[in-house]
Amino acid sequence: MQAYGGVSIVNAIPSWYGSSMAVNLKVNVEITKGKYNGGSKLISTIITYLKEKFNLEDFDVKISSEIPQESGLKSSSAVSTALIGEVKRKFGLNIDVVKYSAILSILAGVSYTGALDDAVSAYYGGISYTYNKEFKIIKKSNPPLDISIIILPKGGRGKVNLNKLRSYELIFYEIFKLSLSDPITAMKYNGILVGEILGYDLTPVKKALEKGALASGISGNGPSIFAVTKEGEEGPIIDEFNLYGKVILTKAVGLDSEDK
Ligand SMILES: Nc1ncnc2c1ncn2[C@@H]1O[C@H](COP(=O)(O)OP(=O)(O)OP(=O)(O)O)[C@@H](O)[C@H]1O
Ligand SMILES: O=C(O)C1=C[C@@H](O)[C@@H](O)[C@H](O)C1
Repeated sequence: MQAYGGVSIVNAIPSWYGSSMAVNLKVNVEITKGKYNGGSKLISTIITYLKEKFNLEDFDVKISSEIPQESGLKSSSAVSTALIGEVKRKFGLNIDVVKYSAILSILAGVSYTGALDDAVSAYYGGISYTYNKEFKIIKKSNPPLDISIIILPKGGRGKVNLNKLRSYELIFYEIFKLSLSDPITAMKYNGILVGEILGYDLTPVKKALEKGALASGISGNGPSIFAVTKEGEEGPIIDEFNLYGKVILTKAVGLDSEDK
């Protein structure tokens, strides 16, 4: 099964309310014969849990991914929803894929709130709005059609200062409320604020905004940086981000079929 990476609209760690936008960076997971002996704690936790709960035979997985890891681009939620979705399809299970993804991501120690926001955009495409404390989906919607997403991927995230992020609960809740009607402005405020709180260098973000980006900031807990432009207006931002590393130009992904 396929799922998508994403960029943050609102980080859910401070207020438990989160929002994420799927982008066209794909993960594909296949189930194969054999037994998993790879090194991913997330994959082994999911396989062990589902095998025991539903009494399944051993299986192995083949993962192909275009999403950089440990970078804030929702790689773990994409892999986890694609794997659980594939297990559901292959073994004919009646399970809530995104809820299992959130619970098992916490169990595997790869997420703080379960990142249901990331799981919903990864699995269904589009924009997610969630309340992660109660594993609740508030709304799913389509992104604007005429935008481009420019990503400066960075890896090797250090330890995230959760308490510092959490102390900004009120302002992140206000940004979440704004995001319901204006996701692009919200992702700009969220992305700048996360960068300032966690101490990332925001020079590329400042330059992107000066050059006319609709939004720019840190995605997830970083360190990757994104910018949003109107389609056809990417050039100056790509030139700017190219000064800092290899750039990815991609698109927002619309909502897929609910019937999964
Ligand atoms: N492509 C992958 N293959 C196997 N395991 C993966 C893959 N991507 C992520 N994981 C698992 O998820 C864990 C966390 O991944 P990662 O830090 O990349 O999450 P992320 O989604 O980028 O973070 P964020 O939530 O900030 O966007 C990894 O340590 C690994 O166990
Ligand atoms: O670990 C988590 O719970 C999260 C991590 C980041 O991706 C955030 O963007 C997300 O909203 C929540």
